[in-house]
Amino acid sequence: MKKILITGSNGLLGQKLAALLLPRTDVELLATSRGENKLAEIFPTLAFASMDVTNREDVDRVVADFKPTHLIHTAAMTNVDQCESDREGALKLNRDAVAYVVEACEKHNVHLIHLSTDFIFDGEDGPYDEEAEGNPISFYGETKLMAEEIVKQARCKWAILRTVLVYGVVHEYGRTNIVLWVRDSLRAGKVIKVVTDQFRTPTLAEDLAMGCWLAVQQDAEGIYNISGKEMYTPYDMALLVADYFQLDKSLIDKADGSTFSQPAKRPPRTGFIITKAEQELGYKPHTFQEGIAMVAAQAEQY
Ligand SMILES: NC(=O)C1=CN([C@@H]2O[C@H](COP(=O)(O)OP(=O)(O)OC[C@H]3O[C@@H](n4cnc5c(N)ncnc54)[C@H](OP(=O)(O)O)[C@@H]3O)[C@@H](O)[C@H]2O)C=CC1
Ligand SMILES: Cc1cn([C@H]2C[C@H](O)[C@@H](COP(=O)(O)OP(=O)(O)O[C@H]3O[C@@H](C)C(=O)[C@@H](O)[C@H]3O)O2)c(=O)[nH]c1=O
Repeated sequence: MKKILITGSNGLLGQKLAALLLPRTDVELLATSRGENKLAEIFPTLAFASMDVTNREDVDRVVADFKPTHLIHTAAMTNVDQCESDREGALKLNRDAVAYVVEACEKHNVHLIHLSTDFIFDGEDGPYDEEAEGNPISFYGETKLMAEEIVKQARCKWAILRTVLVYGVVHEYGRTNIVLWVRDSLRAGKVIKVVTDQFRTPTLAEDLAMGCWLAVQQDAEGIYNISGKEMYTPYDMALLVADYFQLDKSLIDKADGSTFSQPAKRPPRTGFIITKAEQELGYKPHTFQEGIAMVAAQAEQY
C-alpha cells in the first residue's frame, strides 16, 4: 500500500493525479492545496487537507498527521511572467516552500517526488537529457533550479521529474491550454499569432500523472525527464489542432517569439530525451495527436 500526499491538488497536474490515484485500491491518497478543495464536487470521496506550502508549520503538521510514504510536490508559481514581476512571491513558493517540504520529508521519512521544468535550461541546445547543465534565462527558471539544488541535498529519498509545456482539460481552472486555446480562437474566427521559434516536447497532463505514479511505484530516485516524445513548435501544434477539429488554418499567423512583449524570456529550443524514463520506469507517453483527441473528448463535457 502506498500512502501518497499531493501538494497543489487544485492545479493541472494535481487534478490529474487525483483522477488517476483515487480509484486505486493500492493507494491511500491525501490531496492538499491552499484554500478550498476545488475537486469536492467531481471527486466527493477525495480526502483533502488545506495546506499552504509556504507555511512551514502547516507542512510539518499535515505530513506528520498523514504519514505518507510518498509526497508528490506539484504546487508552484507556474505563471512565468508573474514570477518575473513578483520575485519575492516566486522565491517563497518555488524555493522556500521546497525547503519546507524537504524538511518534512526528511523528518517523517517520506520519499519526495518533486516536479521541475525545461525552463531551468537556456534553450540553446535542446532536446536535453537528464545530465544537461541548467542555465535559466527567466526568474521562474532560476527559482525552479534553486529548488532542484535543495532537493538534491535532501537526506530522504527523492526524485526530480522534469517536464515540458503541459496541456490538459481541468475543472474550475483559470488557465487554458494550447489545444483549447487554438480550437476556441479558430472556432470564433479569430486570427492567432503562434510562434515558430520555440521548440518543445509537449506533455499530456495524464501522461505526466502516470510518470509520477510510475516513479512512486518503483521508488525511483534521481532525475527523470517526463514529457512527450515529439518535438514541435507551437505553430506546428496549432496546425495539428486545426487539422483535428477541421478548422480554418489561414487564421493561424506565424510569429516570432522575440516580437512578443512578455516580461519573461522563453528558452528557444528545449524538449526532452525521455529514454531513461521509458527504459527504467516503463513510461510511454501518448503522441500529440492522441493527446488532442483525449483533450477533445474531455472538453465535450465542459
Ligand atoms: N504547466 C506546465 O506547462 C509545466 C509545469 N511544470 C511544473 O509542474 C508542476 C505542476 O504544474 P501545474 O500543475 O501546471 O501547475 P498549476 O499552476 O496548474 O498548479 C499549481 C497548484 O498549486 C497551488 N498552489 C499555489 N500556491 C500554493 C501554496 N502556497 N500552497 C499550496 N498550494 C499552492 C495552486 O493553487 P491555486 O489554484 O489556488 O492557485 C495550483 O492549484 C509545477 O511544479 C511546475 O513548475 C513544469 C513544466 C511545465
Ligand atoms: C499566448 C501565446 C502562446 N504561444 C505559444 C508560446 C508558448 O510556447 C506556448 C504556451 O504559451 P504560454 O505563455 O502559456 O507558455 P509558457 O509560460 O512559456 O509555458 C511554460 O510554463 C511553465 C510553467 C513551464 O514550466 C514550461 O514548461 C512552459 O511550458 O504557446 C503563442 O505562440 N502565441 C500566443 O499568443
